[in-house]
Amino acid sequence: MTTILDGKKVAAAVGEKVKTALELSEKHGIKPKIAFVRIGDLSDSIAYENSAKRLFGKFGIEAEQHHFPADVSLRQFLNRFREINQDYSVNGILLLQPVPDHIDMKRVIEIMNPVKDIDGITPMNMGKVITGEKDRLEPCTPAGVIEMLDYYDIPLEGKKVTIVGASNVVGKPLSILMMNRGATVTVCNVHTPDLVAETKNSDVIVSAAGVVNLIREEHVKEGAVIVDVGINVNDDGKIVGDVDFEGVKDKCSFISPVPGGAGSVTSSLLVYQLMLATDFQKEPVLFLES
Ligand SMILES: NC(=O)C1=CN([C@@H]2O[C@H](COP(=O)(O)OP(=O)(O)OC[C@H]3O[C@@H](n4cnc5c(N)ncnc54)[C@H](OP(=O)(O)O)[C@@H]3O)[C@@H](O)[C@H]2O)C=CC1
Ligand SMILES: Nc1nc(=O)c2c([nH]1)NC[C@@H]1CN(c3ccc(C(=O)N[C@@H](CCC(=O)O)C(=O)O)cc3)C=[N+]21
Repeated sequence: MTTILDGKKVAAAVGEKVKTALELSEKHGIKPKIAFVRIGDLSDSIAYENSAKRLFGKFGIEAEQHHFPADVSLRQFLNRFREINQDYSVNGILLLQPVPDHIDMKRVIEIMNPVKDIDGITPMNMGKVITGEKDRLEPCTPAGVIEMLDYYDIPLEGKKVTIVGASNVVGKPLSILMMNRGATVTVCNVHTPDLVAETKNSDVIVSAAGVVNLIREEHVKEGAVIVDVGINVNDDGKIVGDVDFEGVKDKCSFISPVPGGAGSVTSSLLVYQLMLATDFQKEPVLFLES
């Protein structure tokens, strides 16, 4: 029997935590606010911004949107980004990635206040992910994968995990989060000579490569857990993941679909991380339980 990992259910559970946090913050007269910052018009970024904005709206949380043309000068952008950072009313910032090549992320990250960094991209938060410190903001997509595995009581300790994809946004931070849970982790990239050899003996496979049909029946061990993070558009114009869902689903014990899987959890965690960020900023008024 294969269990489908239902991202909507996991997102709803995160939503309950958000509601509790919102009630507590309201008691203290605190109204959190997020700022979306987007340069250019990449369809991936627009899709994420729109779905996340809708979700913030559902919780009655205020959202500001700052859009810049793809050819905005670095200096102009940094000046405005600095102002958004310093705006006392903004508790969390989501910078949609990737940014155009001429926007030097190093300079942007230098400006970003780590306690407003609700997608965990600053060195301070990344460092805390590595050392396992609790007072941190995590990248939402990898955190969502962990949230999903926890929701379904899927253990990581002692498991062999293969992550396909090694980006700063998904693969790399996820590998650390999983190592911190006692997993033995392999991270693959385009140079991996034999992907099947890596995935075939894995208890858990996470694919975050952005390649349609990358993970097929021959990649999967009987009874494996598969989390598909990929969001791609196939030849028929449909949204699909990296995994040949129909081809592998009977072989694994748990599998997340696309849509309705990992992607749904990402935006709900973004809202939760805004609550955490707001809480960190309002110390000593700690309104979230630890
Ligand atoms: N569910 C969600 O909430 C989110 C989903 N996504 C989706 O996840 C996917 C990955 O996103 P992102 O990490 O930003 O993408 P990137 O393009 O930044 O990274 C892709 C990674 O996959 C590796 N890769 C690509 N092709 C192969 C291959 N054939 N075999 C092995 N490794 C491969 C690349 O290797 P190399 O390093 O060598 O180039 C790279 O490390 C995309 O589909 C994206 O849309 C992204 C963010 C959030
Ligand atoms: N700093 C940054 N962090 C990101 O995490 C990030 C980013 N930039 N840039 C763009 C990519 C792409 N991405 C998506 C996530 C969810 C949906 C999505 O459609 N989510 C649906 C559900 C989809 C599903 O059901 O699988 C929802 O939230 O309702 C789309 C795209 C995040 N990204």
